[in-house]
Parts: sequence; C-alpha cells; structure tokens
Amino acid sequence: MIIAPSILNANNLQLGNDIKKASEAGITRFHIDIMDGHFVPNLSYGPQLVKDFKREFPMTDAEIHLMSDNPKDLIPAFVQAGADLLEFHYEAMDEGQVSYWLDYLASNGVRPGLVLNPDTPVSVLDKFAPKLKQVLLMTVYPGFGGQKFIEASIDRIKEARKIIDQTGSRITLEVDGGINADTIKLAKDAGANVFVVGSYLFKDGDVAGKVNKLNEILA
Ligand SMILES: O=C(CO)[C@@H](O)[C@H](O)COP(=O)(O)O
Ligand SMILES: [Co+2]
Repeated sequence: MIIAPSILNANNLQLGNDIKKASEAGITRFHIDIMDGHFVPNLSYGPQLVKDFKREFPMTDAEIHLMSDNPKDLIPAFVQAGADLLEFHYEAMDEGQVSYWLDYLASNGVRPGLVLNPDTPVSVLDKFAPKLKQVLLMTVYPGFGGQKFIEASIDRIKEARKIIDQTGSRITLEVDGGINADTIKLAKDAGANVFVVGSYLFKDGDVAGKVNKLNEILA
C-alpha cells in the first residue's frame, strides 16, 4: 500500500518543508499534478519543479500526473526532468498515440501509467494493460484538489482490479481525488493499492500525523 501525497493544494512557498515532513513520516513517492489550462481548466507546474524535486529528494519517486492533450512537447520534457513514473490521460489522445507514448516512456526508463476519467469505461484497460505499470482511476473530475470522492468509483475500482488480476502482472491500481480517512478504506477494500492524497494531508499543517493515521487505516 502506497500513499502518494499530491502537492497541488500544499502551500507552495512551504513545499520543501512539507515534503520533508511527509518523507520523515515514511512517504516514498509524491504525486505531481501537471495541468495545462486546456485539457483541464487550471494551471500548475512545469518540468523545472520536477527537476528541483529530484535534486532535493533524489531517493523519492516523482510520479507525474499529466493533465494535458499536448504529449508531444510535454512528455519528453518531464522525462528529461527526472520523472520516475508518468501517467497521462486516455481521453487526451487517440489510441495510437496512447500506445506510442506508453512505449516511449518504457524505453526511456520511466514507468508508464494510464489515467481514466470517471466517465471513461474501465474496459479500455484491456487493450493497454500489457504496457502498463500503473492504472490511475480518477475518483473526481480532474482539475482541482479538494473535491468530493465520487461513490460510483467503488464499482470501477473493483472492475479495474479484476482486469489487472487477469493479466497476472503487478500493475498497481491508484485512486486520485477526495481521498481521506473514510474514503481510503472504501478504495482499499475495492482493490486499490496506491492512494493519492492532497487536501486531507496538507490542509492543517500536521502532515506527519495525517500520514500516520492513514497508514493505521491501511494496515
Ligand atoms: O489530479 C488531481 C486533481 O485533478 C488530484 O491529484 C488532486 O490534487 C488531489 O487532491 P485531493 O482531492 O486529495 O484534495
Ligand atoms: Co492527480
């Protein structure tokens, strides 16, 4: 079970401190949301943030959640910046491009992941599972932190878990959006094993306390 803090709703002027506190509490991976103001109506970070992150925290994984329909320019830039895992949206490109960019990531030593929005059929995973190291099911509509977990996600997690288990490979199943002390348990019981947590972790300053609490729930 992995908790991957999303830094989107952290205080960006305190980011280094917050990452340090979470790492001291046992976090080994951070989830970095990249928003292009076009695929989603919000803007966030660029490759420089990832470069800085890997320079300061070389032993910690940078997981890139790319919310953009411009893979051509952005994917190579984030690979160059030091991404350890990069996941992009199925909805952002045609299926030929999805295959191409999953192969591109693998051949550049970056773990490939595919993200599905809440309305995208989980069955599209059948086609791409052999190329994946991780599936990310959005449990909110992407674009902003602090939204409410969509309850209908539970059945989608179960369906994705079934597809992954049928492949016999160790693809991780991640959920993202509205994860807190209540919803993490629902998602885990449905079959998720990586949990993106944003506002719940960062909203009141006690990052380590929240990580410990979630770990107890997952144990
Ligand atoms: O990708 C996204 C939003 O588009 C997420 O990673 C959120 O940033 C998670 O934040 P919370 O829902 O946990 O506040
Ligand atoms: Co995200």
